Amino acid sequence: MSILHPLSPKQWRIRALRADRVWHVDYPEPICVVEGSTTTIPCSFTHPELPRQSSGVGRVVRVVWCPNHQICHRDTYSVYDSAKLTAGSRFQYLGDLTSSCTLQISKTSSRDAATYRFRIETNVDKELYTGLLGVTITVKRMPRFQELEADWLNHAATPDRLVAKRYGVMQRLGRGSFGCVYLVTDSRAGDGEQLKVLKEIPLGDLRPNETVQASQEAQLLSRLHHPHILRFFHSFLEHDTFCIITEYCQDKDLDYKLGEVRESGRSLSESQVVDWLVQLLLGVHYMHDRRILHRDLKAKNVFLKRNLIKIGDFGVSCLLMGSCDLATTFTGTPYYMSPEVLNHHGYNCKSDIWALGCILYEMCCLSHAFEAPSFLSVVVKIVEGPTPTLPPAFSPDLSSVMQRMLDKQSSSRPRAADVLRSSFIQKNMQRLTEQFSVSPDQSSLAEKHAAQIAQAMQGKVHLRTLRERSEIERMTPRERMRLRKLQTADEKAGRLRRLAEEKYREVSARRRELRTRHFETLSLDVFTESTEGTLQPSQPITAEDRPLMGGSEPMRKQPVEDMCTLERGAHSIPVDPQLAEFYYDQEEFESCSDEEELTEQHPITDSLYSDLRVLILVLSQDSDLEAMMRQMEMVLEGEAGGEETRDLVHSSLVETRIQRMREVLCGRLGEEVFLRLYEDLKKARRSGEGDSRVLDTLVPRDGFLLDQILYHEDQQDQIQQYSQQEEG
Ligand SMILES: Nc1ncnc2c1ncn2[C@@H]1O[C@H](COP(=O)(O)OP(=O)(O)OP(=O)(O)O)[C@@H](O)[C@H]1O
Repeated sequence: MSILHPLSPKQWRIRALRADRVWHVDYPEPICVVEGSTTTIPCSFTHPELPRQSSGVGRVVRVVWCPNHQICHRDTYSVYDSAKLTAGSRFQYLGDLTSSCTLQISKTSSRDAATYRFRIETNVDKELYTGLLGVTITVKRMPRFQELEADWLNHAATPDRLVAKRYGVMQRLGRGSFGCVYLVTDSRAGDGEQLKVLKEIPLGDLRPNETVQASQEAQLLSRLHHPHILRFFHSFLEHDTFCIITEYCQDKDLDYKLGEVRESGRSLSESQVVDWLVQLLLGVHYMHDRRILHRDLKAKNVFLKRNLIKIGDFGVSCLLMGSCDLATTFTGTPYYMSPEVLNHHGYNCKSDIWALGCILYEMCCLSHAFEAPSFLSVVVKIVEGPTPTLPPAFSPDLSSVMQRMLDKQSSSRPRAADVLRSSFIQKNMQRLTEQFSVSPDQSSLAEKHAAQIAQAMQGKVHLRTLRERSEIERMTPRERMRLRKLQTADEKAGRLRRLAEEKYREVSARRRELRTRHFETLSLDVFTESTEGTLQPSQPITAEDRPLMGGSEPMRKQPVEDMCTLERGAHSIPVDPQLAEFYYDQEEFESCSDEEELTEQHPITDSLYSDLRVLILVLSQDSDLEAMMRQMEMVLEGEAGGEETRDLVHSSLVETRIQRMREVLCGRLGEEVFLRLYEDLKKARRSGEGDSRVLDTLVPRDGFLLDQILYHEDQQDQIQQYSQQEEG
């Protein structure tokens, strides 16, 4: 036996005196610990000499871990922090001692299970008691935390690797707790859609049936489409890895973006924060509507794609962790955890809202809503600390939205739909729909703009003709060479013009359709009605209200008058180096020293290019914007949306989940005990007598699972009732 904490002679004496009073509770079932994680082991035991009703103030004298050398290596497990069982910590003894200790599993040996015993010596009302608790720790090699073999990593980093015979690995984007993330090109995707993201998760010891379930859930996730949910294309098994293909967001994640803003010493404007908040709410609302919880919402899981929000990993944590219980327990960061999760009262959709409230605070203040130097002090702040407020630079309306989202009582916290229907958010959604819409004035400007592009191109052709006809004979060889280069550039310009015209036609058609569908028919009454008459039509958007692209301001669809750089004479060199290079091959022109001639070319080519660039950007963003507006309208009009997929996704996902949770609990408690507790809890809830009697008999982790089973079943019943009513 190895004693990690040497005993002082005094403690030995006390222990010797009370050696008869020894608890010896073998922990009933193995504890599943995920490698690389920190986990909390709950313990609850009663001393035979103390009556169950007794109470008193106690103090933990000492905790001694006794690793069993026969089946584990001592150095693989270490107690790094002890939340409540640290020597000296006080506790209230109420009939039995319920406490927990935190254990970090830093790395594991090749063995999966190990038995630990720990002895706890406590002092209750000055009497010293010793408890010996046997805990079997099973280290589950979850994919999320599995160590990557060096050769696997090398293999993964190979630049021209082809995955599933279609995804060419281009570059490694990073590594998260699930596995490595790569930027890939999809050889089977259409133009402009080739870039995707591949997440490779080493399978490790994932059981075959878990793999099948993960694939089934992945299939369901791939059927979900929302402009603010990162597209989940598909998943597959390749060798020993589970691969997920998702949409690529070139502008990185919100955490990164906020870091940039922080470093630059700036802050985000309220309109930017609200724009992003609305998008986050729309995405969360869509998923909650389909009974899918995120469970790990954080700034790092929110991506930006041309300033549009895309929430990543929705539903993925459950998919990868194999159990929602684990998914919630092992989220790496406590900053976004809600009080109910920390109190083991179960995770629900309101817990996602809490996380969203934390993200809202972070967007405004560029720091965590609950920040403290240690894990435990963050937890205490979340559970007991005051609700934060926003600085005066932000409106009281926004601060109040955030405070409601950070209500410690999950039942009082609004749902995403409630926040979206609040007058403040509705006003802002209305502002957004107006900003993203194309007014007839803008449309005619765009037409004018196209005419200008065509005119400019004609000018170029005319110039070339002149050169060919009258000047060419008089040219020196050097000038002729320059002309040849200009002609090459003209040919490129011709190709670009055709592309521009084509894109412009598409954009115009889309815009016309969009306008007809959404704005000509959409009267302001829609907004007024849906907000119970509280909302007045907002003021028209002025030029100052439209921030320009980039920076920390929201990127909106570029107003068409801004595109018309020809009209304004703003002939700057294209900002995008690739585009600039494509049209205007610098090297070719280096030999041309004639400054005048170059400047003569720039006004046409550069403005054409920047216009084209804007057109292409606008085009590719249109579908997302349209979809976003449709979502906003659906919310404003009070439509739940997605009925046809909702039931399908819900029933399959939830059934799988319930089944899995039942299996886990039956495994831990035995079927008979499980069924008894399940029925008891159900009865207790129906009769309104509260659930603490049943849940208290379980360790928090199991109570948490049971709670989730009932929650999901309840939700399913409600849906069934609802569809029966509909049919009726
Ligand atoms: N769809 C995506 N588009 C662009 N970058 C991405 C995408 N998905 C992930 N990344 C980047 O890849 C890196 C790893 O991402 P991943 O989501 O696996 O881990 P994480 O968010 O850092 O941590 P965790 O796994 O704990 O959530 C991050 O830098 C992230 O910004």
